[in-house]
Amino acid sequence: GDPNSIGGQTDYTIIGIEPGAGIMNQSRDAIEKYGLDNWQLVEGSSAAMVAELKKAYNKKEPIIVTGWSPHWMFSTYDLKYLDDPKNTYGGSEDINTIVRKGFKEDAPGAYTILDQFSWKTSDLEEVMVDVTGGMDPSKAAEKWINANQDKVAEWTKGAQAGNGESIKLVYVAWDTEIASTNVIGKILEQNGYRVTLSQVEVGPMFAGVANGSADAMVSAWLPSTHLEYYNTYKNDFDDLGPNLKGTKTGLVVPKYVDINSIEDLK
Ligand SMILES: C[SH](C)CC(=O)O
Repeated sequence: GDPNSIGGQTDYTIIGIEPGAGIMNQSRDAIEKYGLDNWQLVEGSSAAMVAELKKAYNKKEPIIVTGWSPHWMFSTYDLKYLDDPKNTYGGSEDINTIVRKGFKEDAPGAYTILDQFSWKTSDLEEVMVDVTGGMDPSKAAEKWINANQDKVAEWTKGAQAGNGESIKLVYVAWDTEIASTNVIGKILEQNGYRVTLSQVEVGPMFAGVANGSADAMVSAWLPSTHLEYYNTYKNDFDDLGPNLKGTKTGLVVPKYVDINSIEDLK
């Protein structure tokens, strides 16, 4: 193709994350729906994707990544989403809290806290920025909790204290979920539970809560990004609804890249 086109400048590659992520299904769908025949979606990880973004951005080179909000990269770099007229990324979404069957009976206090857990994208971004700035996620969680006792009090209101019951939270190493799982895990600890955080891939995250080997997760991107995983397991767990509203996934480019829609990749 034309070496000066966006495809020519990026070797017709979109930098993705790990293959099982919902955003990768959406991106494979977009490549097909927009007829981006000679484009390829590069699989890797969240960490590798942001490393590629940093490298290109520092050299003001064009790059297209699979991106999502909230994410610290939007406060670090001047980025924009490509318009998605065919709505392959599903527009605004929520992140839901999901617990295993029987959790309410086994750990009523923890169930109440997880059910009442609800915060804003700005809250989550504060924790993410500290983590990406090098702070240990558990320390960043503690810092946020100490600075937001009013919000935490809303989540723990009416929750009976645990007496050392163990709780296993599963999450995927996306910047958003590292932050949110450390915050809620720390709060459960402070309320008398023995909490372990287990980092897994997205399939095992849903399967673990569904088969009861994990107790809960606060990482279900719905109704679009994780729809397939949700539909596979939804009869085997309890969906407590959103803990965060107004998230988004899509293709993201630095603002210095002069295209504005996925259509422009053709
Ligand atoms: C990368 S988003 C946080 C979630 C997903 O794509 O599965």
